[in-house]
Formats: sequence, structure tokens, C-alpha cells
Amino acid sequence: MATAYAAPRGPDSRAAACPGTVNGHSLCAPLHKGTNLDVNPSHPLVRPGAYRPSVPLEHRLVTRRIPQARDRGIPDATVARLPLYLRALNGLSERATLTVSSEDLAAAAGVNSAKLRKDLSHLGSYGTRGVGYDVQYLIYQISRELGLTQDWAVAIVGVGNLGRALANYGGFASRGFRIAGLLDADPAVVGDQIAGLVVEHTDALETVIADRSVSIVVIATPAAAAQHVCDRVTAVGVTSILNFAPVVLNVPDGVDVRKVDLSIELQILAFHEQRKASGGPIMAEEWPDGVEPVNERSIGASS
Ligand SMILES: NC(=O)c1ccc[n+]([C@@H]2O[C@H](COP(=O)([O-])OP(=O)(O)OC[C@H]3O[C@@H](n4cnc5c(N)ncnc54)[C@H](O)[C@@H]3O)[C@@H](O)[C@H]2O)c1
Repeated sequence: MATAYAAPRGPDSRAAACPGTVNGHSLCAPLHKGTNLDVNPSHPLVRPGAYRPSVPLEHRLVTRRIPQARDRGIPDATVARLPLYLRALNGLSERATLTVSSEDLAAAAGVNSAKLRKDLSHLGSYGTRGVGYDVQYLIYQISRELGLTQDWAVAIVGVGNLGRALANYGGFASRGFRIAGLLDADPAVVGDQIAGLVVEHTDALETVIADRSVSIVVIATPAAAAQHVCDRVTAVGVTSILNFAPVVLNVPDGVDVRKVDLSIELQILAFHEQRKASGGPIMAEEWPDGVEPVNERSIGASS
């Protein structure tokens, strides 16, 4: 099914503009089955062949494919922890720390040190006995693995309270995520200038994605509009979506959806707060992705 959305591979296709390889992987490699955390496998739209929006050929897969660490056999759980290590390392770097032991880095990232050493071994990083890890080099290695050493164009669809806040956040650019388009369906919002960008009408969605090589789409529309936006962007080849709308999106194979829901995070914290109040133990495995409770202030978070 994923191949239904694969780029035309001929010499005159947009795939010919593939910018090259990252970590030994062609950015225009065939799509593969992704881990869509939102997908409901029993939904009829997810059946192979049943979900195939009709789009003009020239709009199909015009974006660069994001290289994925799992292509190299790095477990998803490890990939999920890499940003934690990166954040901790950036904090160390800001304090001019040159090297760090696995124990100190693990404590700063809120994981146990054995898990950290195993995770980093997937990157081929083992540190130096008695010295630890070189902070700058590890930042580079993790950034490279996460695809952060290059520029990723991001479009935000839905420029209300949340979309504006995201657009105004200055931290994305420094991490390699360039906001390349702001789109909204409301004519009253279209034309507004936010963080140096003019909000465009969603009529131009496919064109913006194609012309600016948008790789990641952030959906910040009301729930009722999210699936339609998702259908449009996946139909033109976007394979990475960050969804803030409180709705489960149905997507073709090969499309990764990350769903952000702050209320769920709050509910998890409330659950653990309740456990702490009743004196019950909190097991490490109860935390998502093996992340243990950690005092954020101890991380030296930079964001
Ligand atoms: N995940 C979270 O933790 C979290 C937190 C806050 C809000 N949200 C969700 O994020 C979304 C946005 O919240 P908000 O407070 O910014 O809402 P909002 O009403 O302020 O903004 C929504 C924007 O989407 C636009 N829009 C509507 N239909 C559209 C379409 N088809 N295409 C493009 N744009 C369209 C509207 O014109 C509006 O500008 C909502 O779904 C909300 O529930 C999630």
C-alpha cells in the first residue's frame, strides 16, 4: 500500500531532485511501513487499497523523505530517548563541559546508565574508559542520527492560538526545523504576518508543500478539520505529521504521525501524583519509553 504513494522514479520526476544521501540512506529510498501511533488498524479506511485519495501526478511525493534511525536497526525506544540525551548534552555544552560519564549523562537524561550505554552503542558510540563521552561529538552523532544536521521545512496548518504560538517559538530553527509555511482556512487570518511569515490560504497547501519541499506538517486545526488536512498532505507525499488535534488520524502505510496531547501528559502526571500521595512505589517501566521520573531542573534543559 505504501508504494501507492511512492515517488515516480523516472528521470523527469521530482525524485530526480533528491538531495542525496544521509547516513548512507538515499532520501528518495522507497517508503516503508512506518509506526503510526494514531492508526486504528480495524478502521475500514486503513485496509490496503481502500485509502487512496486521487491526486494529480505532479503533486505526488514531492517532499524529501526523512531518514529514519530504524532504517539502521536502531530500536524505536532508543530513538525516542535520543532527544533526551541531546537535551541533556546541550545543557552540558552550555556549561562548557567537555566530557561526561555515562552515569552523569544518564542521570541528567533521567534513564539508567546501562540503558544509556546500550542506546549509544547503537550509534557506534562507546565513550572512552575513564574519560566518558566527548560532549560535542556525541551531540553531533545524535543530531546526525535524528536528521537534525540538516534543514527540515515544516508547514503549520491551522494558525489559531496554538499555531501562532508554535510559529512564534524560536527554538525550532536552531534545531534544524525551519517553518516554511503557515496556512489557514479562515480568510480573516490569511494575510496575517507571524514571525516573518505571511499566513496563506489552505487552497495553496499542495503548492506550498511542493514548492518549499515541506517534509513535516504540523496540524493545529480543530479536530473536525484534521483528517481532511491529513488526507491532502499525505496525498502529495508528506510522510511525517505532528498532530495536535484531538483526533485519531487514518494514514497510509509509511506515514508517521506523532500525536501531542498535553492533557494525556497531565493525566499521567496526575496518576503518578496520586500514587506518590498514597505511598505506592513508582516503577521505572510505568513511565513512557523507559523514562524515569526526573527533576527537569537537574537536566539543564535548554528549551
Ligand atoms: N495537543 C494538545 O495538547 C493541544 C493543546 C491545545 C490545543 N490543541 C488542539 O489544537 C487545535 C488548535 O487549537 P487552537 O486553540 O489553536 O484553536 P483555534 O480555534 O484558535 O485555531 C484553529 C485554527 O484552525 C483554522 N482552521 C479551521 N479549519 C481549518 C482547515 N480546514 N484548514 C486549515 N485551517 C483551519 C481556524 O481558522 C483557526 O485559525 C485544536 O484541535 C485543539 O483541540 C491541542
